[in-house]
Amino acid sequence: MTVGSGQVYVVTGGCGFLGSHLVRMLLEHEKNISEIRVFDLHLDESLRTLSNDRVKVRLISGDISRLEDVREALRGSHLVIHTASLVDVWGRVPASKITEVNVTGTMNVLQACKEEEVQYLVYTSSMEVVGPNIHGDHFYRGNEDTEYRIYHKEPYPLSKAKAEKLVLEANGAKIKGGKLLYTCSLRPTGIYGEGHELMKQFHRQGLRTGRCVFRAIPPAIEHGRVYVGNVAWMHLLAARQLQIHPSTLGGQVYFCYDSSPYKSYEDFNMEFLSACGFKIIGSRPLVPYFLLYLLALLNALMQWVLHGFFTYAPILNPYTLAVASTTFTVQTDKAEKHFGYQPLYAWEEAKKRTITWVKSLEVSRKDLKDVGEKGNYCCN
Ligand SMILES: NC(=O)C1=CN([C@@H]2O[C@H](COP(=O)(O)OP(=O)(O)OC[C@H]3O[C@@H](n4cnc5c(N)ncnc54)[C@H](O)[C@@H]3O)[C@@H](O)[C@H]2O)C=CC1
Ligand SMILES: C[C@@H](CO)CCC[C@@H](C)[C@H]1CC[C@H]2[C@@H]3[C@H](O)CC4=CC(=O)CC[C@]4(C)[C@H]3CC[C@]12C
Repeated sequence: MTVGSGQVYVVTGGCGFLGSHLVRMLLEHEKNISEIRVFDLHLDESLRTLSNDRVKVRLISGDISRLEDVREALRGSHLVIHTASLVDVWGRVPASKITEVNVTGTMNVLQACKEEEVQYLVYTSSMEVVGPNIHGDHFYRGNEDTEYRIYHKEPYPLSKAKAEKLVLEANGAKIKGGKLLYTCSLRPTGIYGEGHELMKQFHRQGLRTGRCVFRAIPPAIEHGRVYVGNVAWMHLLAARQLQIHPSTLGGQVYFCYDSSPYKSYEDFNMEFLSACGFKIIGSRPLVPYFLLYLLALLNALMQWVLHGFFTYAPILNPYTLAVASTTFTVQTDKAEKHFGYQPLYAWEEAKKRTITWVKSLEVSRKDLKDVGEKGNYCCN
């Protein structure tokens, strides 16, 4: 549907880390829209102020796992970018809840597209639908066609894989009014940038250890990372081109990455944390892998024991350790060939923006005094 001269886009999960960047990206770079419907369970009222005389930003509070909420949000819209998801590999929420949101929620979006005559759906999938698996099989500079031993046991990757399969299978389905539904799926690697909750955790954790990061992962283990602004940009381009060349993009998956350097997860984070005086201790892991694994197991045991009394969900568990300890990097030009994707932000710009944001955490931290900071550096 077009409102006035423009189209109506729906962004599910539009108040999230990626979603909020996507809303801003659409406002700045997509001239064919007149309304962005931001559908989310937890609304960020600040997004409402982004409306301008050309594009209205409409916040819609709703639950993706309730079909009626989704149908109402999609009614009269032209295209959906579906980013809403429970992103949890730490056991913060029950597996059933992850399935309900990530799988049933996606089924609801597909159903609502069919019933509300929405022809275009871009799904935010994840590298996790491929790997890394917990067997330590490295995925080195892989692409969308690379053979890999996919093995999912954890609720999150399992749910993303199931949801992506549903999205791709729905491509070409007849929708109300006799039209066809066109879908595609984008698979970002580890997203970083302004607003990344996990980076806030690493920053807080580092403050508690005197701005020291104790190396746990071998530097040679490379993890693909992608700047949030480039992920948003790729979604905008895919949404635009899916409408123009549905037979090219329809039913396709695309890894989403940029020129961010291939580094270990810890070394990559230090690109930003070192600008705040953080230092990584050790040129190789300070403790042997088996001790790390024992610690991860202990965390999992503690989570099980405390279950029902307290949600104990530390960063390190057997799954996150396995993922962090297995190389997963992508190298592909499929998105460039199919819809002209080139990163909008070069690495230096992405780094600069992220550092500026991480530094803002220093300024805004009200509890800086609680961690006895005041220049107390372990490694002066
Ligand atoms: N963070 C990362 O490194 C990566 C994320 N992704 C995918 O990107 C997408 C966005 O992820 P992030 O921005 O990191 O997560 P996020 O947690 O910041 O955003 C997810 C949004 O979905 C909303 N949501 C959750 N349950 C909902 C429900 N029942 N109904 C409506 N809205 C609901 C949340 O309120 C939140 O605003 C997800 O689909 C995730 O799987 C993919 C690859 C990497
Ligand atoms: C062992 C620790 C010592 O510092 C480091 C632990 C790092 C882990 C918490 C992260 C390593 C790899 C991350 C995942 C990866 O980027 C792929 C992902 C894709 C998504 O769709 C969601 C997030 C994540 C699972 C991401 C989560 C954090 C890590 C496991």
